Amino acid sequence: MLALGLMSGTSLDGVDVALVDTDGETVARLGPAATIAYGADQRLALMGVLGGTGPVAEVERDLTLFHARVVRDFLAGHRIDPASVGITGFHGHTILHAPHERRTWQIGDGALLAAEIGINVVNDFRSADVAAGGQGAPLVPVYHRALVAGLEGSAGLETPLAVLNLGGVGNVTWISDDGSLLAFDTGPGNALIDDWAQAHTGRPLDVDGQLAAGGRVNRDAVEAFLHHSYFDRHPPKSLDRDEFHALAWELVRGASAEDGAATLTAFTAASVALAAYSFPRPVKRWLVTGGGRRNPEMMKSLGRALPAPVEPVEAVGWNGDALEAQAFAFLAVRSLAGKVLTYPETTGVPAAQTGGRHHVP
Ligand SMILES: Nc1ncnc2c1ncn2[C@@H]1O[C@H](COP(=O)(O)OP(=O)(O)OP(=O)(O)O)[C@@H](O)[C@H]1O
Ligand SMILES: CC(=O)N[C@H]1[C@@H]2OC[C@@H](O2)[C@@H](O)[C@@H]1O[C@H](C)C(=O)O
Repeated sequence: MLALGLMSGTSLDGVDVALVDTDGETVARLGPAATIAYGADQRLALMGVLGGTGPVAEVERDLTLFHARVVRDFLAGHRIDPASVGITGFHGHTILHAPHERRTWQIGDGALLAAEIGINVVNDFRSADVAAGGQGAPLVPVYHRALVAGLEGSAGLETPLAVLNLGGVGNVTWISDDGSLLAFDTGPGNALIDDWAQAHTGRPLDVDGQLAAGGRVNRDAVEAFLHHSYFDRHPPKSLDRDEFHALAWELVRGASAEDGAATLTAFTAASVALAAYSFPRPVKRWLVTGGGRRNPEMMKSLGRALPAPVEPVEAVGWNGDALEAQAFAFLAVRSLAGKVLTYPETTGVPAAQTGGRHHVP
């Protein structure tokens, strides 16, 4: 089935869209993909409802209509007939994630999107898992496993390996030889660096790690950062975007823009290194996806912190900008078929669980 995936990630940079041909088990073919950036106003509007307060309904409607425009433009641009697309996986935008209170909230109106684009939609991928006692995240591991097993007709990759996603938050999937998984959020991804860069340079990211490259890492601050209680918890575990902000700002207070960026980058790498201690067996390689792989200082910092080779996912032919959108296309097909989305080893849910809500136009 041809499936479209849509992801609005925690870094608030825009909407990722991707087309995948899949039966929900293996990937037959990967189609085109794109990222449509949010304007500054959209970003501010989304930030204004993080936590689940403010004009949520209005922002949800705007977000949904924006996704509808993204889909229409994407399909038209690639001359794809909407009638040939079987399903759209619509993640929406996480505005609140508190699984310990059995709450997770992704805004995005599935019925409205289906009506606007004339294609069946699956959304609300996380609620069923959280209601059943899981973390509701990460969800992408089953897709990572399908990719590691290989595109249809190609050989798989040598395991165990780790796929590390560095978006707003960091999350890792450990995949063993027999396809078993362990997945969890590692700690911060780029969100701390983004917010620091915004405050110090007026740009919402440390472009190519330029700030961090000119700074010095405060090792005592890194040590102190790792005392956050999140790192004592055993996986599976998951994070809200701003979990580390209070502690991180305390630790870099007074630092220069450069030293702060270098130290925040080191926080991310050090928390990934700590994550590796939870793996059942050491990995042969690390494949890095998400925007963090574009930051050379981050990749260097990871290379120093980890004992196995660290490479962007492009090293094995994947597209690190499209991977999450592809995953929600894959998950939508799985949801339609009532297949498992989450396991005790990926979200801590007591038993393997399907999920998603279906909408017809
Ligand atoms: N050239 C670059 N230099 C430095 N950082 C970059 C660069 N390109 C992207 N990034 C970082 O990547 C982030 C976007 O990553 P990505 O699109 O993977 O996040 P996301 O999908 O929104 O988040 P999540 O996976 O947490 O939901 C940006 O906010 C920025 O921090
Ligand atoms: C609640 C939520 O939206 N979590 C996101 C976030 O961004 C990265 C990390 O934290 C991951 O747990 C998850 O996204 C990916 C797509 C996932 O579920 O696999």
